[in-house]
Amino acid sequence: MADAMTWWPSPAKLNLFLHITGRRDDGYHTLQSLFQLLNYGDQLAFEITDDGTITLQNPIDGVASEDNLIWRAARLLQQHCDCRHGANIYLKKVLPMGGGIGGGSSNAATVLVALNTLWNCGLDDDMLAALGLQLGADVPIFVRGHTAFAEGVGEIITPVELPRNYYLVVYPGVSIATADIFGDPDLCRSTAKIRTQDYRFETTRNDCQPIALKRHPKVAKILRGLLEYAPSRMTGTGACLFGVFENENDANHALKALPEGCTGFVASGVNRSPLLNTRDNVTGA
Ligand SMILES: C[C@](O)(CO)[C@H](O)COP(=O)(O)OP(=O)(O)OC[C@H]1O[C@@H](n2ccc(N)nc2=O)[C@H](O)[C@@H]1O
Ligand SMILES: Nc1ncnc2c1ncn2[C@@H]1O[C@H](COP(=O)(O)OP(=O)(O)OP(=O)(O)O)[C@@H](O)[C@H]1O
Repeated sequence: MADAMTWWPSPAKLNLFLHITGRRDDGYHTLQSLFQLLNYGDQLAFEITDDGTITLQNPIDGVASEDNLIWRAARLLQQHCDCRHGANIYLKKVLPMGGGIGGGSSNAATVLVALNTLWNCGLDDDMLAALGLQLGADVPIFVRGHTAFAEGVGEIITPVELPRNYYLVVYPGVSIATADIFGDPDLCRSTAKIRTQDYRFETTRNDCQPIALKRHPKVAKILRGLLEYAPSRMTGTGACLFGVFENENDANHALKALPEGCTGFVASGVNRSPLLNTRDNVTGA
C-alpha cells in the first residue's frame, strides 16, 4: 500500500463506572455508564476500489472475515447506501480483544466514519450512529466521538467534558465473554439511577466487577495490586483493569511495577476522539 495513505485512529474506551439498572423484555440489560475515550488504540487504512469487493488485508486470528466487525461495518454501509465502491482495509491492531476496552466496536465505528467520507455516502452522524447500533451497543459512542454518559443499552448518549487524567490500563491475560457476565445469576441488576451531574468515581462502581473477580481470582489479585497505586477498577465486562492518575509519570511508574503475565499501557483521557480530528483533516473541515 502507498505510504501516503491515511491511518484512521480507532481509540479504546474505558467505562469509568458501569451500573446495571434493569433488564429489558428482550433480555438485554439497561445500564448507566461513563465512557472515557483514550488517545490510544488501533489504526485502519483504506484503499478504495471500483469493483465493490471488501477485503480485510490483516485478518485477525480466530475471527472469520465475515464475522469481523470491520468487514461487517463496511458491508452494512455499502448495502445501506447502495454504494458501488469497495475497499482494501488495512489494520494495525494493538488493543487486546475481549478486554472491555471496546476494540471491536471502535474498529466498526472507524470504518463507518472513514468509508462514509471516502465513499462520499453523505450520511450524517445520527444515521451513522443508528447503523452502528446494529453492529453493537458501544459503536454509536465511538461514531459520535465524544467522552459521554450513556444510558439505555448504550444508545442514549450525553457528551461530557472531563478534566484530563492519565490511565494505566492493564490486560490480565484473561478474556471474558460479555454474555457470560450478563448471564450470571449473581449479577446485580437493580442499581438505582444516578443523576449524571452527581457522578463521582468514588461513589460509583462497576456492577460487572464482582462477577468477573469471582470467576477469575487472577484478575482480583491484579486489582488489589493496582489499588496500592491509584483508585482503580474494571472496565466494561472485563477483564481489563485501570488505575486513574493525575500525573503521567506516576502512571508510568505503576506500569513498570506490573506483575509478570500482565501487559498494560498508559494513555491520556480525551474528550474528543482522534477519529474526528482525522476526519476533519481529510475533509478539510
Ligand atoms: C457492557 C458494555 O461492555 C459496556 O461497554 C457493552 O455495552 C457491551 O456491549 P457489546 O460488547 O457490544 O455486547 P454484545 O456483544 O452486544 O452482547 C453480548 C451479550 O451480552 C448480553 N448483553 C449485552 C449488553 C447489554 N446491555 N445487556 C446484555 O444482556 C447479551 O446477552 C448479548 O447477547
Ligand atoms: N475488529 C475486531 N476487533 C476485535 N474483536 C473483534 C473484531 N471483530 C470481531 N471481533 C470479535 O468481538 C469480540 C469482542 O471484541 P472487543 O475487542 O470488542 O471486546 P471488548 O473489548 O470486550 O469490547 P466491549 O467493551 O465492547 O465488550 C472478540 O473476541 C472477537 O471475537
